[in-house]
Amino acid sequence: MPRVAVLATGGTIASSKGADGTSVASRGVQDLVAALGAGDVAVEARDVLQLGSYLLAHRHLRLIAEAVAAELARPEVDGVVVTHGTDTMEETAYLLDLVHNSPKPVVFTGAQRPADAADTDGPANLREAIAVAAASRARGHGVLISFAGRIYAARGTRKAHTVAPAPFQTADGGPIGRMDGTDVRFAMQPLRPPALPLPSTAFDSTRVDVVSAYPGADAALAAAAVEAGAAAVVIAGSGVGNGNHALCAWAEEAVRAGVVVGLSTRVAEGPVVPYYGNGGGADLMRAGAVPLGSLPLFQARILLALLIAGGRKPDGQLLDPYL
Ligand SMILES: NC(=O)C[C@H](N)C(=O)O
Repeated sequence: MPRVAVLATGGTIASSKGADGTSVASRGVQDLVAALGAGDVAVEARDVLQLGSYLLAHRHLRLIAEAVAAELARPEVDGVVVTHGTDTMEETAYLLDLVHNSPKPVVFTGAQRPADAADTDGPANLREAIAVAAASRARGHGVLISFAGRIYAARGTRKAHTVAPAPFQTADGGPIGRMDGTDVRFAMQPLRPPALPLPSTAFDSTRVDVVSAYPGADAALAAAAVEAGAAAVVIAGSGVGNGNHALCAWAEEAVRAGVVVGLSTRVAEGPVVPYYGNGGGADLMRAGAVPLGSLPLFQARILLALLIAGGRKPDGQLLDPYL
C-alpha cells in the first residue's frame, strides 16, 4: 500500500467560525484526516503550522520546506501532501518546487469553503491530493497543486479568483492533469529547471518588495523599500513591464547602489518584453532592471528572495532556466 505524509499548515481547509463570526484556522491535521475515512493509501499526518496563509512570513515558508524535505528523505514515504491556505499557496508551492530534488510528488491542496461549512470542499480536495501523491504517474512532475479535480504544476500557477471553488489558473496554460473519478491522469509533464538548495535562515530576513506602476506613480514607495532594507525590489510594470520616468531614474540609482531591481508585470499573463522607450520597459532594462519573463509576479518575488538568500546575484544568465 502506498504511504503518503500529510503536513498541515492551516488555511480555510482547517478553519471554522469563532465567537466573533469570522473564520480562523483552528483545526489540527487529525480532524482533517478523520473526515476522510479509510482508503487504500496509508496516511501519516502531522501539523507544521496552523495559520491562514495571509499570515505567513519567509520563516514559515522555510519551515514548510524543511518539513517536506524531511518526509521526502524517508524511503517508506511515496509522496507528500501539504494542506495550505489558498491566498499564498502559489508562493509556498513554487518555493518548494524550486528546491524539489526528488521524483516523489509533493501535492498542495486546501479549500475555498471552511471546514464547518455544510458544503466544504476540504475533504474532497484532500482525498484527491492524497490520491495524486500516492500515484506512480505523478512521479517526476515536481510540486503540484491539486484542487477541485484539477492538477496544476506549481510553477506558473496563481490564485485567480477570490472565492471560486476552482480558484487556480496557470499563466499561459492550464492544468497538467485531472482526476477521472478516483483515477489520476496527466496530459503533460512540466520542464524541471535544476533544483536550488533549500532556503537557509538567511531567507527569513531577505526582504524583497513589490511596487506597482500606475497612473501618477512616483518612486517614493520603491525608495522606501530600499530604505527599509530591501535587497531587491520587483516592479510590477504596466503592460509588458513598463514604468515611467520617475521609476527609471530610481532604478538606475538603485542598481548602482547594489539593489536588485526585478521587472515583472501587473498583468495576469504574458511575458515582460522591452518594447517601449520614453520611461517604458526598455528604459527600465537599460537602467539595469532584470526582466522576470512570464513568471507570475509573486512567484518572481520568491525566486529572487531564494537566490539572494543563497548568496547569488540574480542576473539574466542565472535567472534564465527559471523563467
Ligand atoms: N481559501 C483559503 O484558504 C483562503 C485563506 N484566507 C488562506 O489563505 O488561509
